[in-house]
Amino acid sequence: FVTGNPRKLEEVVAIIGENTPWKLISNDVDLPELQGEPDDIARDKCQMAVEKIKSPVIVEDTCLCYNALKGLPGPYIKWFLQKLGHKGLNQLLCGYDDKTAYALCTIAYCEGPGKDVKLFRGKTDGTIVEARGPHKFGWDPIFQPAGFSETYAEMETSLKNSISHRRKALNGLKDFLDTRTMKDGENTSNGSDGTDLQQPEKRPRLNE
Ligand SMILES: O=P(O)(O)OP(=O)(O)OP(=O)(O)OC[C@H]1O[C@@H](n2cnc3c(O)ncnc32)[C@H](O)[C@@H]1O
Ligand SMILES: [Mg+2]
Repeated sequence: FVTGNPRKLEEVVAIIGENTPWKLISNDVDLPELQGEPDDIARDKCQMAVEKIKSPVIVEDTCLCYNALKGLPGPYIKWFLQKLGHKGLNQLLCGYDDKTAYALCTIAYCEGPGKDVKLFRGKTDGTIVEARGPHKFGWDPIFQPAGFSETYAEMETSLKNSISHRRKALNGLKDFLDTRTMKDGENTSNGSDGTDLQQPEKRPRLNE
């Protein structure tokens, strides 16, 4: 799993848990990030990582998308957060009644150089609120998932990890890897663009 973000790694390890035949090795390779759409960013990041480390790679890219701003800041949330902070991220919505947003996790997986990149997406809807809860991970204090009265930051880690964008994307990856295991390494590529759009609600949860 190639990421420079220790919190992402913590969550992925917590979600995947012990009961998996897959051994996750973290690797903090410094990768430039493409500008553009989330799928392209994740795919490009994965291809670069595979070329560098020449082994199976998982990367992920996380977006925070405001509906009133047609999906922005989206993949640029890291820089918006860094420059504007939680307060500024709230103020961006001052002129809009619609405070809804969604967190989007795009996981890209590739088995090695020259192989297809598979994409798995997870989306959690919510609302942008004034910061509440510990400032431990990125924009968690200002994102309140739909159907909950707590922000991601106020939730127990286990609750966030059971409903998060990251969990839903990992469910898709896990199903894919499990199928591969069952087929004993056979190539399961469906011949499409290498994209699996998962349907989070219909999938069983990991570790349950
Ligand atoms: O090395 P990579 O994996 O790219 O790590 P990164 O920190 O650069 O991560 P992204 O490019 O995906 O940028 C996403 C931004 O959103 C933050 N973030 C990611 N997942 C989050 C989550 O579940 N809750 C809150 N903030 C999150 C993260 O700290 C970044 O500021
Ligand atoms: Mg990044």
